[in-house]
Amino acid sequence: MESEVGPLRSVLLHRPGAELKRLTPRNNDQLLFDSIPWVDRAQEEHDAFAEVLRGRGVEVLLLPELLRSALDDPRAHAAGVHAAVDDRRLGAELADVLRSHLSSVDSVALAEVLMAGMTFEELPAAEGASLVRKMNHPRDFAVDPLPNLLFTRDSSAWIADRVAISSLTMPARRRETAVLDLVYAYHPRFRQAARAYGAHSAPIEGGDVMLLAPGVVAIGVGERTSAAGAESLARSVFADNLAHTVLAVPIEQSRATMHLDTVCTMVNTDAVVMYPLARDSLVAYTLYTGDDGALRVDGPEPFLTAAAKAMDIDRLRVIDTGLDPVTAEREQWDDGNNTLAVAPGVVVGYERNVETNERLEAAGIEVLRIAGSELGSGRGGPRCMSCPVVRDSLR
Ligand SMILES: NC(=O)NCCC[C@H](N)C(=O)O
Repeated sequence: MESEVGPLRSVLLHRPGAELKRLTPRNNDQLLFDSIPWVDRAQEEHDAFAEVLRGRGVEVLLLPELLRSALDDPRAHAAGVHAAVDDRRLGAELADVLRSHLSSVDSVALAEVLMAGMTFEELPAAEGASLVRKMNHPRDFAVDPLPNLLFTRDSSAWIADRVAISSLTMPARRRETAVLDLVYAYHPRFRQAARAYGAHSAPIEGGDVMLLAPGVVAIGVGERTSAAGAESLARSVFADNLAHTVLAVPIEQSRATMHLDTVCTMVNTDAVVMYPLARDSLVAYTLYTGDDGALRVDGPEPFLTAAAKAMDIDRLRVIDTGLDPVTAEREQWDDGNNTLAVAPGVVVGYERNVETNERLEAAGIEVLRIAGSELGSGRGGPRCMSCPVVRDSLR
């Protein structure tokens, strides 16, 4: 994987399931959803998204299926049990009860607990009294659900032929790392895959990682990815020869702009669609390795200038959506700038962003529209909901 726009061959998606049914008006903010999705419709929308991709010759890998098969390996099963049980929350006794129960279930049931979590009333019965059971509401979570698995972009990201497993910032998403770790470590398709950035030390989320061109990676730094995360990933990709330049791009720390891909995505080898209000303010620090082998950091300078230089092109074009500020803000919130390229000049976008899509088409970009009324309630668009695994090279 060397770009954002090379013909897409294989992609990891997560068909949402029972974890979305855990969302209530009391927990949706903490679980990072803006409303309560209608789950059946969300699944229909997701199936249609997958079909659009298959229709373009893309192999669609579904995370729940991969997780179930990975857990067939007894070592993965043991690691899955370990990842599900939080001794600090349950206390040693209840943790042991849950551990021995989960050790006895099959990989389908364990995968379900890892994704959809478990409430105290769903815990297996046990001998004797438990203060922890008594003092928690029966519908409190003994194992938290992971509704944001839907956004496979963030939990792992491929750079060249290596996969980086994210270190997610928000408490509601941290356990996703363990799920992806199991899949990449134990699924037969991936267990040989080399890892990029194995440290898990500083926060990195895939929505902030953008492969601008072969050898050039932009990393958003904001609410989710920290400067320390961007620097660690940069050092790691330089050490592994996966890139020659990294651009660290500060983005506003707000929910609307939680990742770089909420304000900007690539729609062609030399073109991006960008939230108009970010266009003039976006800057970048340029990171590279000096002749002495030490890290260098230049800038900041305007993002478009730094990007064109690093990509070795005259200009990185911004598709002029020319939207009035209110429409721009509405469509940015609904992920109008969060497109997934399936080939140079061909992108998937939410149909609701009528004006952004029209302007993209006027600029010669083909837009494959999908419905996202329910999927979008988690605040993520087609790019957020996809983790490209293989793209053809651009050369
Ligand atoms: N790359 C992205 O912008 N992903 C969207 C993530 C949405 C999710 N509800 C979150 O807040 O993390």
